[in-house]
Amino acid sequence: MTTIPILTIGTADTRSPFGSDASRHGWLIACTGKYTYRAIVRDEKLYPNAHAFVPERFLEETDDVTKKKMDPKSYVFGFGRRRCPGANLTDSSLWYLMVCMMDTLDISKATDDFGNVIEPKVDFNNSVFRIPDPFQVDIRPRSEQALKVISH
Ligand code: HEM
Repeated sequence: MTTIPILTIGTADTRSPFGSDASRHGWLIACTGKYTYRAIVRDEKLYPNAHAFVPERFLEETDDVTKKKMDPKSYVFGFGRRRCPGANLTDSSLWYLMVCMMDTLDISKATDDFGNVIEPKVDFNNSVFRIPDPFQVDIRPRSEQALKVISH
């Protein structure tokens, strides 16, 4: 029987249609991603309190080996010959998008009609992609110049 490894990186929860190995027309479809990737990104030894959003953890001084292990780019794009060929494109595109947003936009929590800050309720219910449910946020151009730049 031929085996096809299926990486369900975006569907790392129990609702994945590839939640377990399956057999179709003599092919074994092995579900490997769900467990391996989830285990790596939530490794409490590398990332204490792994479920919490603590980006500062990546700024802490540590030895080179641990630093490399902690770097998501060491594993989120796969390994070896089948490593994602879009890794550099993704990396550059995300960097470009983030610096452009930081340069031109003021992003803060939304306020209600009385000026009270609305604490965002951030839930993740999309079973395919790790994107939050819609929530209110205040996004404004940083300046007149920034407005001109983003309007074109
Ligand atoms: C956040 C963005 C991305 C992530 C996390 C990601 C992740 C991955 C992973 C985990 C694999 C499987 C590697 C393996 O089998 O070991 C893969 C394969 C692949 N990715 Fe991506 N990828 C991303 C973006 C892209 C982009 C932008 C492109 C194209 C422009 C792309 C094209 C491919 C292709 C063609 C393969 C198959 C490579 C092969 O089987 O030889 N990916 N990607």
